[in-house]
Amino acid sequence: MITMTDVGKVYKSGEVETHALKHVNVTIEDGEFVVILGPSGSGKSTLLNVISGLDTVSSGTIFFGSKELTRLTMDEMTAFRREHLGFIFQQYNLLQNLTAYENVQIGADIGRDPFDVDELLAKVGLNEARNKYPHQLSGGEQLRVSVARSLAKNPDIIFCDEPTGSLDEGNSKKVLRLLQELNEDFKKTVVVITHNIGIAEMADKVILMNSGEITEVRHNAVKKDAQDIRWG
Ligand SMILES: Nc1ncnc2c1ncn2[C@@H]1O[C@H](COP(=O)(O)OP(=O)(O)OP(=O)(O)O)[C@@H](O)[C@H]1O
Repeated sequence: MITMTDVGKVYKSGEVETHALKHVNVTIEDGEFVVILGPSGSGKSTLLNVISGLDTVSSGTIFFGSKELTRLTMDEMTAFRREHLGFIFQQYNLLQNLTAYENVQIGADIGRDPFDVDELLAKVGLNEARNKYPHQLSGGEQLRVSVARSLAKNPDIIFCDEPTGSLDEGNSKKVLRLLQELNEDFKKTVVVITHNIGIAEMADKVILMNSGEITEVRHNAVKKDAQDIRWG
């Protein structure tokens, strides 16, 4: 479980102070599917960055179980991130001189108990494309390689910042379906940041943000399948 207590984040650039997070109190339970929704500039990426230790808090505490992340050194945080956290970003950052298979293998190599690469490629529908290089793949296929690479090390928590960004509805729903399977079949905690209100219908918990504050936390009594959510 992740527990954030009274977390604040202030960015200072010259004379200007931006209060990107203000008094944030929230918990994310193990195995939960969480969607963070909010307008541009409301603090969603900042929240993800401080939970995952990519950035530091200005005040407050963050715990992962009984471990206080806000007390770890940079090296300790890097080790923690490598072992427990997976990220899916809009930029695919694939290595251009490696095949789809080899890109995913790199992800598996850093895990203690990694997934089988062949199984993962089959799951994301990339069996046929396994020996292709990134420039030979469509945008949707590249995203699926990057998703498979993030998952290969078998992280406890998967963070996704606009995972479906530039994809069409069909490919987006494939990626969302995969996240749903990881959540349901492998009991992974999934945290998704998005502007797409439809994705909130898949969540256990929806966190709404505005101007650096959590304005509402909503629980869905019924979760929808990725295929059935409203789109756009
Ligand atoms: N490195 C930084 N330095 C200064 N200000 C920053 C920095 N990063 C973010 N901010 C500011 O903090 C606030 C929250 O930004 P954040 O990126 O968390 O919003 P967001 O909800 O993720 O937006 P979007 O949906 O557009 O990605 C914004 O006002 C932004 O300008």
